[in-house]
Amino acid sequence: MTTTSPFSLLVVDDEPDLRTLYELTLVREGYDVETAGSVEDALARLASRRYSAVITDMRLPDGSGLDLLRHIEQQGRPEKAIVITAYGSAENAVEALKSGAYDYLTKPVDLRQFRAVVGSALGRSGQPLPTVVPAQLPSALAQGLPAAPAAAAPARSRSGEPPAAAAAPTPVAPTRAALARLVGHSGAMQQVRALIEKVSRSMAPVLVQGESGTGKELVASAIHKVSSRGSGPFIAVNCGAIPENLLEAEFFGYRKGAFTGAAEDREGFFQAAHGGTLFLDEIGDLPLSMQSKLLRVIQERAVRPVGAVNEAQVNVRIVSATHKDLQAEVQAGRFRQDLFYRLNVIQIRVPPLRERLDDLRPISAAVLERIARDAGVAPAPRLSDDAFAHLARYAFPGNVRELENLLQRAVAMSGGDVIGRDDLGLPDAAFGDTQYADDLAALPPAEPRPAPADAPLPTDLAAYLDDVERDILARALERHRYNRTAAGASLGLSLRQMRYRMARLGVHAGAGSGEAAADGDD
Ligand SMILES: Nc1ncnc2c1ncn2[C@@H]1O[C@H](COP(=O)(O)OP(=O)(O)OP(=O)(O)O)[C@@H](O)[C@H]1O
Repeated sequence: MTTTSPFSLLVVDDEPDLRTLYELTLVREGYDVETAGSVEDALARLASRRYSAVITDMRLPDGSGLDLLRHIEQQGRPEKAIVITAYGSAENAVEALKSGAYDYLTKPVDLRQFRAVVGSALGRSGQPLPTVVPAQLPSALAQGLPAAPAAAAPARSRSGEPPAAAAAPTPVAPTRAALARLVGHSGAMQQVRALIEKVSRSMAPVLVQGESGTGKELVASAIHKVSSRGSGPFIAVNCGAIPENLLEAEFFGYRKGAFTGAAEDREGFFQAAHGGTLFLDEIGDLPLSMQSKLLRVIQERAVRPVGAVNEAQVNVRIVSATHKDLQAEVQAGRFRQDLFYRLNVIQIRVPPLRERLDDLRPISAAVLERIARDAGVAPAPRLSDDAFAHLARYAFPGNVRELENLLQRAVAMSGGDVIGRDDLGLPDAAFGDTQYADDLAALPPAEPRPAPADAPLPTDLAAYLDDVERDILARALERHRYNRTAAGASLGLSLRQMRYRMARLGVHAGAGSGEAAADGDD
């Protein structure tokens, strides 16, 4: 056997013909290959040297491929393991992934897939797909539908991530940094981080469960960054936000002329995520018709764009997330059992913030640091003891996202270095078991507003009020020639408060206003 390849593989199968087929296929790819016909034989070879990867049949005469997997795991060996299972035995595949396999293949083995999976395990993504930047679907344009998620998906990341572009993979981010973004040292968060590190070594699908705003997307993005595909694309898709009639074209792409308005070939989410990770958020919202198509792609690892004749192989790791109880959805007949089984190989539960109050202080501190940094202010404000105690009593139905919004507003209200209890703006009605509605009714009436009684009510009050505030700040700035100190003073705000509010609402000090000079008291 030559030793010119940087990759050495051990193939374990008791059928001599198959062994030879795998060996020849891999040698042709330029790998060094050794073979074994039994568990005992394989263990003897493993005892004498290291390999880049082990490819093993599940059923062996003196045991199972799982025995080899467990050996590799227990000894902390570096080999990636790929398991070949009988067709249709999803249980075996799931078992293999849970035992630490990098990936699995089903018999009869498709050799293209075989080469792709081995290449992926070794960090070589195989044949690159032709890269076409996802764009808005013509049908969506024609119907005046919201921007197609293919374009919106990477940009929708709310975790402060730079948008993941399919055409320009992001550089490898340090593993520690990805995990450190998940602030918190509660037992639950430590467990989440440990699980992320563990699952990042395999291709196993992960289902992230948790209430809205708990950090599921942050977890998915950390899984991606920590894994060997971290330098590939991370494509986040909100399954609930895509109109049903566009799902197939969005997920799998389409060919020119496939439907009215399809003026050119477009790739879908799967092609865009090739070599990286596809994050399927709100997977529980996917209609049943699309669930079966998704299952097929996951099993076949190939997609056929709408209007195309041939399928294209894709190498994509799936991480999905839901705030729903998917098991209950399965029981109610709204979610396919087989898809659930495929997606739920490894589950990571992100608990609600109220169940890990130990994390409240460090997350608040991290959020305040970020707010101050964005506003160009130092030092970052901190919570008074009283304010923190008040916050700790709150239930945070919107979890970390709500905490972020609350602190943004509190900083803008306080304007000083210390955020007091009143700056939090949490009405007493928001606490305890009291009937929220009754308590609100008991509050003194708000000051009359000059809005006409028949004016339509806003559907998003927070966004509406932000718009009002943005408009007032912009007008005050204009009136005071973009001097923030003067504009702020005219509204009863300190310069610091003004800066926070402007940063939060994205209001700029005006082109060429020479803002630093204008606010000499900064
Ligand atoms: N542990 C944490 N440390 C720091 N920031 C966090 C943490 N968890 C969540 N966040 C922040 O909270 C916000 C919401 O997180 P994320 O979008 O990941 O939640 P989600 O569970 O995916 O929400 P949804 O269910 O609504 O999609 C983001 O800005 C994220 O950066």
